[in-house]
Amino acid sequence: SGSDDPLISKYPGLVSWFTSNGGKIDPRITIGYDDKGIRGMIASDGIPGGTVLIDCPGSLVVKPEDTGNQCAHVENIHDHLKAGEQSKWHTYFDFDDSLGSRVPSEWRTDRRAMTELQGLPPSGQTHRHIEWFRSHCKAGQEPSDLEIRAFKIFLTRAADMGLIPMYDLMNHHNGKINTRLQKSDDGGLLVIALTDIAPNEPIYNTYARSGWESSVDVFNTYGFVEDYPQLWQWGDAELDEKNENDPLHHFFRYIGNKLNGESSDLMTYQPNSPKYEVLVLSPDIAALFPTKDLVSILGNGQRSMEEWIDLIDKHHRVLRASAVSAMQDSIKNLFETLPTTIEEDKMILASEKYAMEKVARKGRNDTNKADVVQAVEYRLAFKEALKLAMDIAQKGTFEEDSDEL
Ligand SMILES: C[S@@+](CC[C@H](N)C(=O)[O-])C[C@H]1O[C@@H](n2cnc3c(N)ncnc32)[C@H](O)[C@@H]1O
Repeated sequence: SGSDDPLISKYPGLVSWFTSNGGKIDPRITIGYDDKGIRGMIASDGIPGGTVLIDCPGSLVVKPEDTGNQCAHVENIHDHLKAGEQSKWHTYFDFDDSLGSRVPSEWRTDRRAMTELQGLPPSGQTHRHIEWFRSHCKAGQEPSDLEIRAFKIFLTRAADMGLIPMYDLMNHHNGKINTRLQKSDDGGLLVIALTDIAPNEPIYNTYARSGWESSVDVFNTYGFVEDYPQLWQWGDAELDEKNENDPLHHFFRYIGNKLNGESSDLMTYQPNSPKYEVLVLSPDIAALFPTKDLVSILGNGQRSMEEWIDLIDKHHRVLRASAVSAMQDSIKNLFETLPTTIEEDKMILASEKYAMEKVARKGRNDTNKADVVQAVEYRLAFKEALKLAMDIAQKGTFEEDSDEL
């Protein structure tokens, strides 16, 4: 940081632009780096819960005429980038730092990062977003560098409504989420403090609400491994087959769910997804096969560890032992396919980081090296979640049942 860092020092100019165009932002908000070196919004002073932090009018939202067309959003961003100082949003785009981070869509397909996922999800899906852009928006044509930049801004910063200045300076944290959103009548957005915010506390948004997106999705779209709570999902051929044979198969992981004749009235417990799934709260607390109900708080509020432990105990009491053992088998098989262990990954990660930093000290940013570090960091977090799920499956007591699932 420091006054010569344009990623920080240009913030007051952005505030002037925003407020002179009808926006409002609380003066106790500033921009800084967190303990991982990620730029984002921080409270410079205490802010009481309920405070309107940001009021972005509809007239400042960057959006095309046809707001339902995602390609039109990217094209519109591209037009503004191209217009440079002629664009009303020039000051806003000038503060953008999306080129400073990497997402899997940017990985070179002939380089190591691809194989460093070791087949774990999102393997095979890493370039899904850029492929969508190329095939859907560009009719298969190679996009220009400026179009790729517009696409990346859209991918990593846009809300449903479009790009919302100031709002998109908030980082993601589902454990420490301290804001909520409210659409305003003029097509704009209000960001409101959900809790009291302490001085120097980051101001967080969510990119993965109510369990709709997993930590796999967050990584594939934004390129980072989210902090706890994490939601990990995976599948295998056996699960695919079960789901194919019976689309309601995953509902019967829970005791108490019964089909009532033709209807499914007695489906008390709704699985968050048909996949194998683990919700990780800490290095030793996790819920196997969470329900929609259990994950509904993600991105919408905070829950203490005591409350989580209590809810997870109750949750595991309605899980069938046969579902848990199916997950155990899947993890065991998965670990057998993985070429490196957790311990090895920790050492590989340290040496890859060292190699990357050595090059960086010479003033060169090697993106391929950075992508490898990103991939190894991610697979390590995934394996730790799988190992924890295995431990919980072995130690916990679940509802014994006679029916095989
Ligand atoms: C909407 S922007 C958030 C603000 C951005 N950091 C900035 O300074 O302009 C989204 C990007 O911020 C970064 N980011 C957000 N939350 C993060 C987190 N919890 N950990 C690491 N990077 C994060 C990622 O690069 C992501 O693509």
